Amino acid sequence: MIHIQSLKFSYRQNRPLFEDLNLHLEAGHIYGLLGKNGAGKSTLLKQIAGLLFPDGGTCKVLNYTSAQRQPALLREVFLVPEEFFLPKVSIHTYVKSYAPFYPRFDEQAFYSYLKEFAIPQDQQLTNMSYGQKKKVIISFALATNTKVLIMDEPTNGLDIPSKSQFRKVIAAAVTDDKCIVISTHQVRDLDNLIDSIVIIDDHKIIFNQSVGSVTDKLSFKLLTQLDDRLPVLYADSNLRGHAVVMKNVNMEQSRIDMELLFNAILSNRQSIQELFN
Ligand SMILES: Nc1ncnc2c1ncn2[C@@H]1O[C@H](COP(=O)(O)OP(=O)(O)OP(=O)(O)O)[C@@H](O)[C@H]1O
Repeated sequence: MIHIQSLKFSYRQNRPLFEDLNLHLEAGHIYGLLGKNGAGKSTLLKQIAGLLFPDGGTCKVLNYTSAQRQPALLREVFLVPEEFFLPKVSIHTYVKSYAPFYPRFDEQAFYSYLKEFAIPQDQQLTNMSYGQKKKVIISFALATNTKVLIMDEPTNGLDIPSKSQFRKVIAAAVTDDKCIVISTHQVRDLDNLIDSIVIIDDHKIIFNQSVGSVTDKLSFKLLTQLDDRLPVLYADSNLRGHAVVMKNVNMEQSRIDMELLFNAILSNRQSIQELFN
């Protein structure tokens, strides 16, 4: 659904952000895009949405070159940006103005998402709090029914109950013909939601695996003592003990800890990548 090949991009001369970046994302999945500050997550999402153009290589979405911004593609892609502007209009006027760009927009679903998020429907958008505005955009994004839905830090600014509502509505929205990509630093907000993990670092994608394949190859444990005989790839030690990522030699089932996985890959990239090759 999204095929990025040998992507090169820089904002400034001689300061490449992406070099030979490759990424293939399929329909029917919810991808979590993780990376350090400044790794290029927002930039990559904007390349997919056709808001930034490659310096080299290709970025194809639904077989369209995203930089060409063809209407047939733009009506199938929705990006919820990290920072956004909403006009000084009512929710109703906003929907009447922007929904026509999306042929499968479901107005009934939009108002039911707002209800789920407890958003008052008769306010001017500019009079809402940041979190309320974010919920309006997320509701709108889901109601567009685009095949590609991209969200940049969607849970920033959401209160605690809204985060679980967010997980609920996104999980219900994914269908076999949709691809959802969510970037975040709040990995716990994506717990039980994403089914694949993509990590960007050092100008390229260094990891792209399903949660199932991660838990097949790796096990996540809390140990009271570290033991040299164990196939530990990364350990995070604190007062409670040692949270470790190990080779899953005994085919044990464990629950993925995305924060631990992320730190493990950044600090022991080669050994972990070899396990998945
Ligand atoms: N419009 C711009 N002009 C110049 N440089 C930019 C611009 N936007 C981003 N950058 C730079 O590109 C790099 C990647 O930025 P980007 O926002 O894509 O990273 P990110 O992974 O989303 O970061 P964060 O996790 O902090 O949101 C950063 O070094 C940033 O300073």
